[in-house]
Amino acid sequence: MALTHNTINNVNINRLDLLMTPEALKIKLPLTEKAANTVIQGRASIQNILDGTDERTLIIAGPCSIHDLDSAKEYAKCLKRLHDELSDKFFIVMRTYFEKPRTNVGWKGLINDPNIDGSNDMNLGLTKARELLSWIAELGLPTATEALDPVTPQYIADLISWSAVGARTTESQTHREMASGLSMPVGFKNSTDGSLTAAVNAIISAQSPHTFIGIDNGGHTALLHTNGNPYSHIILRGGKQPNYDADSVSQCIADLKQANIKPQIIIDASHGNSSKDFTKQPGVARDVMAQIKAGNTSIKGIMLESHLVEGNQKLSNQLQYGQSITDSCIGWETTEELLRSL
Ligand SMILES: O=C[C@H](O)[C@H](O)COP(=O)(O)O
Ligand SMILES: C=C(OP(=O)(O)O)C(=O)O
Repeated sequence: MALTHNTINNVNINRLDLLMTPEALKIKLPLTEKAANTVIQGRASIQNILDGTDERTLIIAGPCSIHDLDSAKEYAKCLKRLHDELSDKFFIVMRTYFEKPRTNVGWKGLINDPNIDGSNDMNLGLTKARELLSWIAELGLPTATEALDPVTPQYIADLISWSAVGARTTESQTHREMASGLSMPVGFKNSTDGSLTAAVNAIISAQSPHTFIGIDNGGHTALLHTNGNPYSHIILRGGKQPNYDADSVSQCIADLKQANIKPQIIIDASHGNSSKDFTKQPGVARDVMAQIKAGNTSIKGIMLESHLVEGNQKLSNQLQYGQSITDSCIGWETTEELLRSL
C-alpha cells in the first residue's frame, strides 16, 4: 500500500478550518476606554481583596454557562444594580462562562458551539463571547470566566477581571502554564473528588515562571515566557462531600500554610458544595458569610451559579429564556434576596 498523507498523518483529523486571529477579532471589536477601565479597576479591586487591603467580600455570580446573549445582558443589568448598591460590603463580578469542561461528552459552551447544534462555529463563538464581554464591561460590571482552552485567552482575556481553572484541569501542566501568564487573578478549583493536593500544587506552579508554546496576537505559533501569576489562589468547590464548613476551611488554610502559600480562599456554593442541588446554594453562602463575620479573613469570596430563571433545562428547539442549559442555578429573585440578606 502506498503511503499517503491520510495513512501516516492526521489520521483522525476529519477537517481543518482556519480560525481568525486574535488581532482580527480585536480590530472588529476593540477594547474601548470605558471597558478597559472596568477591567483595570476590577482586577485591582480583586487583587486588593486577595491581599486583604480591601475588606469587602468578592461575589462571583452568574449563569453556569452563557448560551444566549440577550438573557446574559438582562442578567448583567440586574447584577450591575446590585454591584452598585452593595458596593460598601461586596465587590460583585459576573460569571460569564463560555467554555464548559464535560465529565464525558456534552455541549462545550458558547465559544465551541454558539449555534448549539454541533456545527462548532468557533469564529462566531469567539465573536459572540467578545461582543458580550465588551457590552458588560461598557456597562461597568467586571467579569469572571473559566480559562479552559489555552489559546482562547488571546481572544478575550483583555476583557476579563478574574479567571478560574476548573476541577477537571487543575492538575494539568498546560493549564498551570497558561495561568502563570494570565493578566488577572486565577483561582484553581479543588479536584472533583474533593482533594486539595492538585490545587495546592497548581498554585505553586502557576506562581512560577514557565516557557511553553502558544500563539501571539497575530495568530503565529510562539514561545511564551511567563513571569508567574502572584494572584493564583484556591477555590473550594466540594467533592464527594462539601468543603465549605469551618473545619474544612481550617484544613485548607493549614494545607496552604504548609506549602508556603498565602491563605486566600474563594468558596463555590455550587457543584460539590451543594451536591449539585441549586436550592442548597443560599444555605452554603450564608454559612460562609457567617464564617467571614466571625473573623475568618482567609475567605475572600463566594461564587454562586445564578440565572434569571431557577433550575436548568435539557437542550431542545424551544429553550426557556433565561434558564441554564448546563448546571442548575438559583433564580434572580433568590439571588437578589440572598445578596441583600448577606
Ligand atoms: O459546571 C459545570 C459542570 O458541572 C461541568 O461542566 C461538568 O458537567 P457534566 O458533568 O454535566 O459534563
Ligand atoms: C465547571 C465548573 O466547576 P468545576 O470545575 O468545579 O466542576 C464551573 O464552575 O462551571
